[in-house]
Amino acid sequence: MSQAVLKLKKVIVDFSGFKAINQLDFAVQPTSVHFVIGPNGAGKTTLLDVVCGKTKATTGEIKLQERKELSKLTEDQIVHQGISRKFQAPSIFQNLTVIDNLEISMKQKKNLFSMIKAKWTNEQKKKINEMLELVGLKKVQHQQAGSLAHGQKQWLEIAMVLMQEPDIVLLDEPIAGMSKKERNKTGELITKIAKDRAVLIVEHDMDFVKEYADIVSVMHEGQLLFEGSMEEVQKDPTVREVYLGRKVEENVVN
Ligand SMILES: Nc1ncnc2c1ncn2[C@@H]1O[C@H](COP(=O)(O)OP(=O)(O)OP(=O)(O)O)[C@@H](O)[C@H]1O
Repeated sequence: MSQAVLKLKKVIVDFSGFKAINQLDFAVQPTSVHFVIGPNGAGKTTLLDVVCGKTKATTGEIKLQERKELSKLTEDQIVHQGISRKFQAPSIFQNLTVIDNLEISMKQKKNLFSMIKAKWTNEQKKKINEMLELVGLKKVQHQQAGSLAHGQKQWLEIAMVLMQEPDIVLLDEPIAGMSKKERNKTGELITKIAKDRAVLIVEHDMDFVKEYADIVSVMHEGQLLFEGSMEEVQKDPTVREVYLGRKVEENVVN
């Protein structure tokens, strides 16, 4: 296996005595579609929070490509190190066009005003164009972001995250509220994105996980219960035990 792009060592996140993440060792391989699943309250969101710096680790080590200890950095500094997160709720600029949204997400640009006023080099224009093609929003590039369909808003936001040129993209339930067609498109997009970088995804929809996962980590009580292919996950007796009787994700054992 190649060297991990992200490594957590003995990470604890303690909320006033309750360990949402408990001595977690966890690694993400480059160019992989890596899903994190687990019952409600398992610590999945807290894992993403601690990786992107939204929540600070109480103890432990978080390293990007063996070089940088991330646990002491701010959220902005972590983005600059190469980890970008798309939250479940869209945070696009509704009143700006699709292309304006991408322009202001371009790496290294500072404030909103200078970004809108900026003259883009041919290389930057090419990058924006490629991004529009990748996420399938070329035809609506001049449309106001607020007028897009739900799926298109999510893809725009994924594109905005990619404009930061991250080594790892963190996605929080990316297909929530999507139609079947939009879900398929999102799955294909994730597969394409993972050709150049790792994509770490918290997801409850087991059919989606089954279809697109390279690797699946099962979390339980702040720890890693099992890791492997979705097939291995479904066969594992400890995973079956944890999920048994839990309604939301009961299809993991089917
Ligand atoms: N800021 C906080 N303060 C106290 N407890 C918290 C905080 N954030 C999360 N928790 C607790 O930590 C545990 C893990 O929460 P987390 O949101 O990471 O779980 P999850 O696996 O993402 O669950 P779900 O699938 O329901 O979203 C839960 O018991 C939650 O109540």
